Amino acid sequence: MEKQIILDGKHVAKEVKDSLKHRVEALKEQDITPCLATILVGNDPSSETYVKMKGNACGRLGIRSMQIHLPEETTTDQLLDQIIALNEDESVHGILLQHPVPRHIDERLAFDTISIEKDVDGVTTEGFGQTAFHFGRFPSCTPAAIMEIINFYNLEVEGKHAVVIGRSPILGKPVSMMLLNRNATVTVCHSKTENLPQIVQQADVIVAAVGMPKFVKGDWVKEGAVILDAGYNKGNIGDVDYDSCVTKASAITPVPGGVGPVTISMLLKHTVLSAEMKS
Ligand SMILES: Nc1nc2c(c(=O)[nH]1)N[C@@H](CN(C=O)c1ccc(C(=O)N[C@@H](CCC(=O)O)C(=O)O)cc1)CN2
Repeated sequence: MEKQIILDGKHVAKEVKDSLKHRVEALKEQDITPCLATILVGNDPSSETYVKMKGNACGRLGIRSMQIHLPEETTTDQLLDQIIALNEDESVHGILLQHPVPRHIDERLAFDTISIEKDVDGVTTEGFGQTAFHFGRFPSCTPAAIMEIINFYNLEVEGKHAVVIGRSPILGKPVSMMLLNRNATVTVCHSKTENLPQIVQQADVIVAAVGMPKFVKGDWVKEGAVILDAGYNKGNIGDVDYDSCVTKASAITPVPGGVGPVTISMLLKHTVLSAEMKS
């Protein structure tokens, strides 16, 4: 195998954030402060951490963050009212509803209530459709992060067999569409897939988005494959068994320090773009 690359998400995220600095300044010269509103429902500790990380990242770049924390017992209607108020608030350029919401809430309806112009997190059905048809402005942030890493490191995807493990609406499905739009041959695997290890063994590019710690094992991986681990399991453990996979891969994202930091930088990038589109 030629030289192996550990794909450094912190470095990619820094490059993205650095490229946004002058754009935020230019907006401020026009008296526009980009603003991201985040909504967190309930008290899931990991979600609290992620929302805090997003708020801090906004602050460091001069983006205003409006953090709304609703109680666990919030109803779907109450959440929709909050989203509608943010849709109507001219000072807000992006709205992020942290996933997952408590089980009694209709999350899909809540996501789809976010106006398309402010869907900087790429969670609406319309946003997904735009991504699938390759003209969306704001693809879902983790898939956007994966593509950013692929672009940054010039990893080849055209004509390659990409195996995506997971089919969630904000990760597996959109990243599959984005890889397809880059002319990869895409196989989407999920919990009912038979012979999963044999399918993964055929992959030139593996995207792990299954939500199970250390799910992908080294003996499933073809020599020289590119591995992008989008897992964010408790204890900062990815979906890939890094130690057994690193010896096989030509390029691999670690967890922490891989896809996660780039995800947040993509959210900032989309928020700045949304503000620019209104200026
Ligand atoms: N509405 C959304 N909800 C969720 C999304 C999303 O994109 N939109 N993604 C995930 C979690 N997530 C952001 O919300 C997220 C998870 C992890 C990281 C990250 O940078 N992790 C670090 C390690 C964490 C740490 O330092 O404490 C890393 O991998 O290096 C960013 C974003 C679920 N919900």
